[in-house]
Amino acid sequence: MSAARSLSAGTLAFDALLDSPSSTLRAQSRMLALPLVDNYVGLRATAKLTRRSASVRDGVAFVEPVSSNGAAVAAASVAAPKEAEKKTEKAPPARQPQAGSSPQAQKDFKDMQTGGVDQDSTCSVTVVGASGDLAKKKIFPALFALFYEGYLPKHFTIYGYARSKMTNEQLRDMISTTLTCRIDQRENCGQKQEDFLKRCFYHAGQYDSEDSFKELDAKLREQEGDRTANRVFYLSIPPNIFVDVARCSSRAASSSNGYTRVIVEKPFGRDLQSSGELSQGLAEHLSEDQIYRIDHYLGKELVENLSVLRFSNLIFEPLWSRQFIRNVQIIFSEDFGTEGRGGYFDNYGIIRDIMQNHLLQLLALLAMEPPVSLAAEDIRNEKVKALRSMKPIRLEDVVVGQYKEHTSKSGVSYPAYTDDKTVPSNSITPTFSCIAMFIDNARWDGVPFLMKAGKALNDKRAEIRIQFRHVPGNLYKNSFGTDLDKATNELVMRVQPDEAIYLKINNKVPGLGVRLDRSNLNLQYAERYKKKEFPDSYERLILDVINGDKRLFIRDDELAAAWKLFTPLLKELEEKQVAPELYPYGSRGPIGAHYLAAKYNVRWGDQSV
Ligand SMILES: NC(=O)C1=CN([C@@H]2O[C@H](COP(=O)(O)OP(=O)(O)OC[C@H]3O[C@@H](n4cnc5c(N)ncnc54)[C@H](OP(=O)(O)O)[C@@H]3O)[C@@H](O)[C@H]2O)C=CC1
Ligand SMILES: O=C1O[C@H](COP(=O)(O)O)[C@@H](O)[C@H](O)[C@H]1O
Repeated sequence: MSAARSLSAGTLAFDALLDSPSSTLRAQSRMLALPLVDNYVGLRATAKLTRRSASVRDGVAFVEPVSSNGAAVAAASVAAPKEAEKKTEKAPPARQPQAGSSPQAQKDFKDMQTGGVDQDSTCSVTVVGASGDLAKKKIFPALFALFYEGYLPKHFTIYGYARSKMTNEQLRDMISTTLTCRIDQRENCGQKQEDFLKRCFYHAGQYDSEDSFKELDAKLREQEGDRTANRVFYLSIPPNIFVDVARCSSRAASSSNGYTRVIVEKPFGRDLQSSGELSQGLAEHLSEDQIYRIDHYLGKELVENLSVLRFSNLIFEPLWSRQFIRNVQIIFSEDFGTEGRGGYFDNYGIIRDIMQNHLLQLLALLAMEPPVSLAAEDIRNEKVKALRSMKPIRLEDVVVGQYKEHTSKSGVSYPAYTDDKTVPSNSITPTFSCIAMFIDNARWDGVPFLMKAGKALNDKRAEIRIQFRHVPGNLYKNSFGTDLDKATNELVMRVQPDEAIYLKINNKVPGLGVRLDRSNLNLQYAERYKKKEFPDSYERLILDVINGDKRLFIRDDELAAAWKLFTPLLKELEEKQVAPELYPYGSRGPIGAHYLAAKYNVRWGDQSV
């Protein structure tokens, strides 16, 4: 066999070795391959280039057209080229921080890679569903915080839009009750609030009326004058009216000379089919470029730090594989029930509400291969690959639970989920679930990824735990007693509350003799970054929309991959009417979670602290 033929026949093997998570294997294969290496690298590089310009989604190959600013124009544009051409947004010119903003804000500003809006253009954010809970609780306060920090462009306008009748003044009163100056020592906070509120307006209108949006358009134009007008519409409304609003806003209130971007809140459907229909409905009126599907967990400080930790420290990435990691746990818990949102929740349940989106996004970020760059499409390509490599979820790897009434020792009574008046008394919707998942690729083969999410549990937390394998031939094994599991390293990223990253290690207790102790190498954010306040995830994400940075938003194929993974399980649970295991309000959740973990030789990290 000629060298070229044997090389070509062996390409897969070389690929596997050179891509192997094992540094030893990689090093050995490099030595073996040395004489052939020039030839091989050439072949492999060609293959990579080809892979980069084409992608495979749901088994169909898409060639990614590249937009003028270098970003790939995603699937909707491919699917509907004529519509997409019309609606592909213009890239905004470069943007500066607002005059008078803090030096830190100015510095952070420079650090942002995605320049946005120039000082002569205007930017409006229309909050559709302004009378609702999310708008009051999160969106308006986030916009104020951005204004306070000087991140909003000089000429900006905020519009509230909903059916409720309200005057501008009433909207301002409503908003002002939720604005807070998060740091006591902040200067001019009151003045800043007044300045902010002056820029807030309200328009009452129907969600399916182009005329109402035309009226809004006229009002926006008054504010915009003859400047370049960039417009953001934040759809903070129930999903059944997303498409109506996309249609009316795009036909009657799109910017004629700047960008028009639309933020879409979850839930993006209930399953693969409904999510596909929703995506198709939106794609009739908007290009994929214009759609920002928000998952607020991606805007959390610790989640942003996950990639930094992994890719900018030498010590983690070499360990990031089945060779060293025994299991990964992604845990979400709340110490309150569905209070006030039972009507919504009963139609979705904890798997759709938290796991299919927030927790799966964390998993994808953690498990993805190193992206080619930090560009949005490069990161999202890797996330999609990780999601598409996941094994189907098996019912026997799933536990579901529902909270029941509980009276504490002091006599305080907590309701059952089904006590909520908006929830049917015979509901079997899970308020708790844990799932063992597996990724079928070279890096993660056989490593259990355990997800756990629940409401009305004993504490409120969101964290990622990475438990490492035992130290081979551990010289100190006799110091750990019989339970070697207790001596393994564990890396914990606590997303909330009290953001922290800590690594559990073994060390010697000071003194004579050798006694070992478990302790934490601990990065407590509050301690390390005393003077810093952490922006709410909505601040980061809204700013990204203004700047056109899609890194932290869900792409259409990513959404489809997530639903493809969960839909069969959700169908099976519903068809088989799987009854949830009841757990008392305020407890640690169903005991089944421990059996599931034990099946894979895993001990929940959050239960041992
Ligand atoms: N609240 C939260 O914590 C979170 C919410 N979300 C998502 O954000 C979006 C907004 O949430 P939230 O503010 O809680 O929602 P709301 O139920 O408060 O609805 C927002 C506004 O939409 C209008 N609206 C409500 N129901 C209907 C309806 N059936 N038909 C037409 N209009 C309606 C109402 O305004 P009006 O009557 O004045 O027109 C309401 O003020 C939803 O998609 C939700 O799933 C996501 C994460 C968390
Ligand atoms: O999306 C949702 O998230 C919240 C939890 O968000 P957090 O930022 O407070 O952790 C959850 O309560 C809600 O049910 C869900 O829809």
